Amino acid sequence: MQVTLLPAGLSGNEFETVKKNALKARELSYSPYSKFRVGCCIMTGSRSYILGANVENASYGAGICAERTAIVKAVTSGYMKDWICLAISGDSLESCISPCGICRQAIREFASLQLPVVMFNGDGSKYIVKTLQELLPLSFGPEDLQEGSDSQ
Ligand SMILES: O=c1ccn([C@H]2C[C@H](O)[C@@H](CO)O2)c(=O)[nH]1
Ligand SMILES: [Zn+2]
Repeated sequence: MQVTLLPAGLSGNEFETVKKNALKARELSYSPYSKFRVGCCIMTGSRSYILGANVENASYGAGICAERTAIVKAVTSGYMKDWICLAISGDSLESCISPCGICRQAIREFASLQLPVVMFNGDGSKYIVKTLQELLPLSFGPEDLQEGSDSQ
């Protein structure tokens, strides 16, 4: 059997599953204030697909992004440090959504700098793939708290 690798180093089936779940996850969004739905899907080494969506609050600052919802779900479900890919989708058909700075740092805690982050438009017809390293250069992570560390 021939397995063709698509961007993000995934097989065709995996890429389609990640896309479907990132788009589907938007249905879980609670976003009455911004009316801006975002969905996230983390694919783990054991091929679990962890979904998250943005959850807002009447006290606006208490809202949480889709990415961090998925991250917290993954970590508290025992999936840490074995993420293969993280994908997000908004509703815009024109542009591919990109993770905010706080979420980039939150991903940094649990993922390799080589993690592919796939950013979809609203119907999955467009996407951009960047590594976490590209999205968050010269980053600060857990290793930097170790004395004498010199990793980047
Ligand atoms: O990458 C992003 C960008 C924004 N949002 C959410 C936060 C807020 O609920 C709404 C508008 O910013 O979208 C995400 O979940 N992920
Ligand atoms: Zn965010």
